[in-house]
Amino acid sequence: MNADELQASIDTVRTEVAALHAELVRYGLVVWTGGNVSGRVPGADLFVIKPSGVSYDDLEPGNMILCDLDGTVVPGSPGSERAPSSDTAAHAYVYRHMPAVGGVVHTHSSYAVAWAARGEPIPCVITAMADEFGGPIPVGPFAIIGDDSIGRGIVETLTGHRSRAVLMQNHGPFTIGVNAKDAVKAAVMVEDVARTVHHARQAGELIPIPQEAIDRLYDRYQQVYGQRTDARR
Ligand SMILES: O=C(CO)[C@@H](O)[C@@H](O)COP(=O)(O)O
Repeated sequence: MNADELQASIDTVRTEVAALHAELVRYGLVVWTGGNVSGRVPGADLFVIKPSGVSYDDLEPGNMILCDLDGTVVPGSPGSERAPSSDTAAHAYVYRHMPAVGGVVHTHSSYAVAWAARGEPIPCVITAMADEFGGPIPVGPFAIIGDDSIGRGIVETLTGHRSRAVLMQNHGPFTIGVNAKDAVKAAVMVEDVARTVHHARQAGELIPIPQEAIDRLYDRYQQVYGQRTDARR
């Protein structure tokens, strides 16, 4: 990739990541400046993430932060005068250790955080979970922001796991995807199923879905649902 192609790729990811932050607001997954979205720059050891503590109303491609895979802001890049998201180290750790991941999202969506506060995995009792997550949504370890511990917890929990979402204990959901949009979808869907299963359990006993059925539902959804051009195909 030459310099012009790299710049075009960076600009495309900046535009996508900036626009995807609006989806977190649209689906009610964040309040104030909580949460964040990042996207890997294809073909480069770079990713784009939101600036820390900046209102969602003010996010735009030009103030997204371009970082290397160590989480270091690329000097002189547009937006580099601002501090990157406080979760940049976690996102960077995921990109370094999960090469197939193209996007990472974190939210504080209420129902998912409530399951995280109990340190309780969300059981796979609805077909929407089997479709999207291929089974239960796991819990990751309690980890305090500030070093690689959150990223390490995400990677250790999701590596080899079908789920694209992990509930970091006492904190909230982190999701991954083949690209940033795929990770945002997982963030939307984890809150949706967290809410549904919460209400179902309040009303009575949950009925587990047999593993064979979960496998069939997951395979169908991943291979058949949607269009052949979908990013996860
Ligand atoms: O959960 C946390 C901090 O613990 C952050 O994800 C959230 O508050 C958003 O922070 P940023 O604005 O991305 O720095």
